[in-house]
Amino acid sequence: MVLVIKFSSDFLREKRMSSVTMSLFSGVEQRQPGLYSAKISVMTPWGAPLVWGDSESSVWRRDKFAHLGARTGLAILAIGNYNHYLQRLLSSAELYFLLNFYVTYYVLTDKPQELDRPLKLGLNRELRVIPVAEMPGWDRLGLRRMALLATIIKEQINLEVDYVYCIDVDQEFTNPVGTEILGKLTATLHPLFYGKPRYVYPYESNSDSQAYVANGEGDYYYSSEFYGGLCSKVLAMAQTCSLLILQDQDKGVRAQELEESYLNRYLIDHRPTCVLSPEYNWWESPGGPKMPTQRLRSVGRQCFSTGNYNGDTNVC
Ligand SMILES: CC(=O)N[C@H]1[C@@H](OP(=O)(O)OP(=O)(O)OC[C@H]2O[C@@H](n3ccc(=O)[nH]c3=O)[C@H](O)[C@@H]2O)O[C@H](CO)[C@H](O)[C@@H]1O
Ligand SMILES: [Mn+2]
Repeated sequence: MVLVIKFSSDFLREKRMSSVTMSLFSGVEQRQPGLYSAKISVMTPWGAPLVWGDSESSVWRRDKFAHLGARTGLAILAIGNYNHYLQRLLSSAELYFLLNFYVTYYVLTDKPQELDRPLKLGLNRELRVIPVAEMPGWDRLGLRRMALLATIIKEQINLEVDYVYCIDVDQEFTNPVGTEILGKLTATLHPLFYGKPRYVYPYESNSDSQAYVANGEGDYYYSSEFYGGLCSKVLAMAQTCSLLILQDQDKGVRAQELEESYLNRYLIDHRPTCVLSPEYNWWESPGGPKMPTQRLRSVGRQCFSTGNYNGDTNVC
């Protein structure tokens, strides 16, 4: 079902956004989640919220956003046989993602005719299928997604919603994800490097690459599976990262972790205003942390880490 939503005027939108983006967090707060005895930080060193969905500050942030009616887009790339992941992601989002808010799913796919029959979506939720001419392969698309994202935000998403989040299609929501994730620029901590010393982060080490990170730079290592924010901020990030990727390609250089390397470089230069804990990007793996609540599970990385993946995504 496709719903058509009437949006408020630009004036109201501007007005609303200025209140949405005010600082919603004050004071350093620590909490003690049920499973842990150690205290967990809920603020980054630069004062941005570090989000645990059940923390008091998240409850407070959700209350603050409750009446603002933010509209959010979820940008999903589903090329080649990765389109088989789509239904699982969308049905889990209908159960858990920003319930009672306006949500538009933007599915960029090379095979619009071959997608599963559209789900019956909840009230105020829409699906837009956008045909794109792209070749499959995570290594190839890891260098293309930022450019595709920039184009679609500029041409369409920016006109229709306030916030946009880019999500890997090989994931599923497993618990509620609400407006606590909203921020001007939101990034998610990579679970395998959470709580680890900086020197183990896989920042780009080739100084010829535009993604290069020198010793001593960087706060956290972020995941490329879920990030977002205000359309204007995500557009600026996607444009910058796609330019850095093109500059590297021109020199025949390729950062080791593809999109994730450029994302991390950008987020060192432009610190996120909202940092999601690994509750929002997790999978079970020998080296992974135990999360008190898991909200967004990476089916693909899970499959890879358990050794089931041998190049065939259909097994995941
Ligand atoms: C399956 C796989 O090897 N994953 C590797 C990839 O995980 P990633 O999670 O970074 O890659 P991924 O395979 O999930 O691809 C990223 C996203 O691109 C889209 N997409 C990708 C390929 C494709 O043919 N069609 C398509 O639509 C899709 O939305 C997917 O979720 O990189 C990581 C390092 O950064 C690790 O090395 C992971 O093991
Ligand atoms: Mn993935």
